[in-house]
Amino acid sequence: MLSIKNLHVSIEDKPILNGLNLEIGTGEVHAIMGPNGSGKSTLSYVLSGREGYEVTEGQILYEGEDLLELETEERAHKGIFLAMQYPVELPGVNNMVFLKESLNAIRRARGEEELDSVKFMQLVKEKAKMVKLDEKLLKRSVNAGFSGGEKKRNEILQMALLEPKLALLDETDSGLDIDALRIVAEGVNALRSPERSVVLVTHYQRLLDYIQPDHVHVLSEGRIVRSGGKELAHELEEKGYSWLKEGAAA
Ligand SMILES: Nc1ncnc2c1ncn2[C@@H]1O[C@H](COP(=O)(O)OP(=O)(O)OP(=O)(O)O)[C@@H](O)[C@H]1O
Repeated sequence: MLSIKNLHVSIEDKPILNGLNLEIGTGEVHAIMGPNGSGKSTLSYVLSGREGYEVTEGQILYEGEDLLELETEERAHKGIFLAMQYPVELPGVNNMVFLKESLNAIRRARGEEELDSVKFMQLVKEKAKMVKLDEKLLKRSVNAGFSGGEKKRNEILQMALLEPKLALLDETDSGLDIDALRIVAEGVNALRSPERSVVLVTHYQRLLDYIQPDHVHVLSEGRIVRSGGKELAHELEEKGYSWLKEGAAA
């Protein structure tokens, strides 16, 4: 469903991704680990279509289509979703209204009927219960004054409502207490299906105790330097990242 070939990306003329290759099949869960500053968030942003990232070389195919030709909104309409590392606060924008508008925009794009307020309320309450998000947070402005964990749960609530085909979760587990981690993992596991793919950016193998990845990759200096199964995450937890560079040099 996603094929990234020789991707080079710069920000303000500074190369960040340097020949990244990654293939993600439909229904697969891929974990991306790697040192700080290696380009993990950059990859998530480039895939979701954030402005300011210049693709200088390479190709990204999403469901056979040239992803780089699609506007950010079109990508969302076609099922790409990003749960951000630092969810943005939107003071003055009611969370419930935001979620309803987002869902209905996606439904329109899919050729489905919009949900009216009653149906939406039923659905959002059901999903909020699933991710154990206090309903009071639905009545507040999006993420404004939310705790770190509440913001992450709100991202997972959005994901659960929008049911994306390709979910990109950028360090959704960081800053979560152990119960919240489990809830986030349940949200991701509930979304798992043969039609959906998930990319999890994480620093901690503990998330992978709850979400079993099909593949684990290490991103270093803007490219994937090692791929493997879940055991690779355990190895990284034990040994850190330097052995990969030593191994590469040997
Ligand atoms: N807007 C920007 N302007 C200049 N440099 C940037 C910008 N955004 C990111 N970078 C740089 O790009 C590199 C990769 O950043 P990125 O956030 O993708 O790394 P990461 O692997 O997600 O790191 P972390 O694990 O710390 O979250 C870093 O050196 C960062 O300073």
